[in-house]
Amino acid sequence: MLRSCAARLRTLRVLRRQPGDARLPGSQPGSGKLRSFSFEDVTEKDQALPKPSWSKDLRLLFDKFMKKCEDGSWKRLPSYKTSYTTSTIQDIRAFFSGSIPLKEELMSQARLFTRSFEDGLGFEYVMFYNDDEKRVVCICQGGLYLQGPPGFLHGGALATLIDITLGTNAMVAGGPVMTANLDISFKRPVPLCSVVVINSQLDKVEGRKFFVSCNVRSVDEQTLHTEGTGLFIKLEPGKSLI
Ligand SMILES: CCCCCCCC(=O)SCCNC(=O)CCNC(=O)[C@H](O)C(C)(C)COP(=O)(O)OP(=O)(O)OC[C@H]1O[C@@H](n2cnc3c(N)ncnc32)[C@H](O)[C@@H]1OP(=O)(O)O
Repeated sequence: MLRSCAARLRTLRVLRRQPGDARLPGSQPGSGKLRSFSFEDVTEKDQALPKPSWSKDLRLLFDKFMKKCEDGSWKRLPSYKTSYTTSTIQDIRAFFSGSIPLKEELMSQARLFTRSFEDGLGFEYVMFYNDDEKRVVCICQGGLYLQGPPGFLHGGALATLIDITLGTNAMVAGGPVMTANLDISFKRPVPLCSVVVINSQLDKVEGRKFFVSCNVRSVDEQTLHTEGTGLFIKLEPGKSLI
């Protein structure tokens, strides 16, 4: 969870960078409550860019959304496997009020699980964000190691993709959040290695509660695979999680 949080926070910082700002994520000076996180030394490869393991459908969709990014209405969200220095982990520890259950030596080995597979075998995905419409779209391809029923994507793998998409939507709107509730209706199974589009929408914000919904459709939009809603709670700095 921690690495997921940190990765998303880095994504968030990229979103807040101004056009032309060439600094690395997290290195910008200025105000903002996420300033305490330091990612200056992160030099990881952005995983949300085309790879040889991507199918033609994923590549075409990526190009389509990159085109939408040209006028600034949509933004591509970078994504990393994450590796942290001790100082970065200490930053995170401070934010989470000492409630991280892992020792530092184990923390340094932990990885964001959606980015832990070999290219093409697990989760391949890219998210795009539209601030005006409060939408996050995730284009994704579930690889061979994500099988549930023979030839189909595991429901838990799809739930994971939904969780990170809805969570990202809540987070770009409100800052660090955690999933409190997910409600998913599986309507049609997703063929393994096929590409689907998760279209999410921030529906409502009530105090620290962010309500987000989504549907999951095939590339040609003809098949509605899944519908889901999620409740994400914005974390209170200093409030212990455990
Ligand atoms: C930083 C980026 C992360 C992005 C997404 C991460 C994806 C993940 O995998 S997260 C991991 C899975 N999720 C978890 O492990 C979360 C476990 N739960 C928790 O830690 C806590 O319950 C947490 C953080 C969600 C909320 O705790 P806390 O900040 O103390 O909130 P709390 O004061 O209890 O509740 C705040 C409000 O939310 C409501 N609420 C909290 N949980 C729920 C719930 N499950 N269902 C409905 N409402 C809820 C409360 O009723 C309260 O409402 P109101 O303000 O109207 O009275």
